[in-house]
Amino acid sequence: MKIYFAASIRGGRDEAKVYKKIVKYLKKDNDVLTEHLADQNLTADGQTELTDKDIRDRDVEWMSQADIVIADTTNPSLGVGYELAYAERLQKPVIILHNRDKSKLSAMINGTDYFFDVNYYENYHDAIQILEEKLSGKQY
Ligand SMILES: O=c1[nH]c(=O)n([C@H]2C[C@H](O)[C@@H](COP(=O)(O)O)O2)cc1CO
Repeated sequence: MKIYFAASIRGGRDEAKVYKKIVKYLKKDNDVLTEHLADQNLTADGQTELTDKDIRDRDVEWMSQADIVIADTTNPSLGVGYELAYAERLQKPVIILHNRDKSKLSAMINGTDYFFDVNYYENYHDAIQILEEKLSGKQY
């Protein structure tokens, strides 16, 4: 299936290694549209080869194609917040992953009924195990 993975870029790249592990796992059986999030050379400047309008328009188009949105919300990010609201607007299934040792999830996400599938993890192994359980055998 097509997965839209959302995670911080300009919000900060501290969790980039975790994003890499998650994307590597998801790519085994799926098409990850936002693979660039796993790129360890991508800095908080973002994709400077593109205009911001191109990034936004491409990403909402990718989201419209996606079967599911998986977001790592550990590192707060305006873009991820926007994408989650956009996913709700498009009624896409959403799985949220969050490392609660590192930050507290925004009330605007945690307090939205649509985002019922919030999963807390402690390290990337847990995050992948959560995804394994969620994605195996379930049709999105
Ligand atoms: O260069 C980019 N490329 C890109 O695809 N995005 C999208 C995908 C990410 O899930 C999200 C990150 O938002 P932010 O940069 O505000 O942390 O926005 C965001 C940027 C930079 O804002």
